[in-house]
Amino acid sequence: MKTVLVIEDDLGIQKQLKWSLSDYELVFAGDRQQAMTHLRRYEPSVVTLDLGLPPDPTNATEGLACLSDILGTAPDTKVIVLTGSTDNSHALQAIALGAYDYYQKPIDADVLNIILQRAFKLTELEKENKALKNNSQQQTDILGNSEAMIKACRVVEKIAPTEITTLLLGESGTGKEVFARTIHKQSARADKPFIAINCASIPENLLESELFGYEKGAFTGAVKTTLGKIECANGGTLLLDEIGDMPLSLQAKMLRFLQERVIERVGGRSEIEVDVRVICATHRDLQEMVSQQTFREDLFYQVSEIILRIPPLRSRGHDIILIAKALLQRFNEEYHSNVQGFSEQATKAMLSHSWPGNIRELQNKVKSAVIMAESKQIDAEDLGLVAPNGNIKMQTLRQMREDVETQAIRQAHMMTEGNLSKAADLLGITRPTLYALIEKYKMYDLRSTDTET
Ligand SMILES: Nc1ncnc2c1ncn2[C@@H]1O[C@H](COP(=O)(O)OP(=O)(O)OP(=O)(O)O)[C@@H](O)[C@H]1O
Repeated sequence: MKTVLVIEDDLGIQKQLKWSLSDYELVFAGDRQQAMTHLRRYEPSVVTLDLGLPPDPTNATEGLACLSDILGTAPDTKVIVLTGSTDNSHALQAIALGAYDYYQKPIDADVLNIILQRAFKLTELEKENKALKNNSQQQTDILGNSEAMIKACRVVEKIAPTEITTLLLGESGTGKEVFARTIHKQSARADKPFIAINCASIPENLLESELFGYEKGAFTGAVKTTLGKIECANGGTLLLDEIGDMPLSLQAKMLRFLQERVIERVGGRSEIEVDVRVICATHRDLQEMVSQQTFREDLFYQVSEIILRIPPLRSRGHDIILIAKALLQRFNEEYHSNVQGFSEQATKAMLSHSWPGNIRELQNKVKSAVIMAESKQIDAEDLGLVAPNGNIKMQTLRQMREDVETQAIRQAHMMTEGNLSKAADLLGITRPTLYALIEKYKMYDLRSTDTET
């Protein structure tokens, strides 16, 4: 049985929770000190925390301090904050400090159980992720669970095992190289080289020899035969980054390589066969370049057997915060600092910023904030951002919960071939609760296809 630490001083609510969360082993703590003792002893992955703790249960100070202590000791713990109906600002403060979610009393057993299940599921996924990360030398993780990213990752899963030439389109800093590495890692070529070359950063007159290699004596300074990037990638994957910046003069030679998978080194006379999977990336509008005749049309079709559009960071919703937290952890380790989270203002500011430099910009901002931070929390100012007015975060959280619930219901409905009793079982809720959720989210199509009725 999974253990949940319940930090709650009200005996009545303790009892109610015991009854509602009967699938879990509950360990109760009535104050901060006891909570920390139990945290160390039971190491629970999930904790519920009432913010109004003694000595002053009418105030959230002790609850928030308890939250900071928990996350300082065991940062991966999923803390679900239980709040009264009037203290939303405290709930938001708790989320900004690193709480996983919040739940407004009065207690509805089914809803609370779903939140707990999701928290445990996330812990499992994080553990798996950590194990995978430890096994791989390169950081190829694509962080994010927004709809846009889930869609993009599904495409990656489908194309990775094939040999199809893929064109990755996306603004600068969106993670095109990360996606290319992931495609390589998920392919049969994973244990062969992954070679990336940035066509924009190499002077035009050197790009040909960089790509195709050269024979000894091919030009002044060519003192020995040297392999190009294409040959170095033999057996593996080649990323032609910024393909839109490839000079027209080289595009014909590139087309021949892509069509026939043979190359000729500069100054060489023989054809060399190469077995390379090619991925291209660019932030440019290649179709527009084709119409302006700065990019060959035949090359465009050759490199774009499949086009994967990588969404800009601003359209990834809460992924911004997820990635920011992962970066914070990374920079904390790198700079031996102990910054614990982002303030509510910082979170709001990040969610409303347009991120023209995408993840690279986020990386730079979090890095400098970690280095410069004077308190345990990063504020909007530390990030060089301005916090907007209004309550963007609240709305988005609610929207997130709605999205997750509707997705889970649809998935269960599909897996049980429309049998709502079985779907309810799968979701760990009762059939009436499932009906109520279907009603709430107006998913009437599911009700009409119930195979039991
Ligand atoms: N989903 C993600 N989660 C975490 N980090 C990411 C993610 N995507 C990208 N990054 C990080 O963001 C930085 C920029 O990514 P990358 O170089 O792949 O972008 P790019 O689109 O190829 O940029 P450019 O067009 O400027 O070459 C890298 O340090 C990368 O590790």
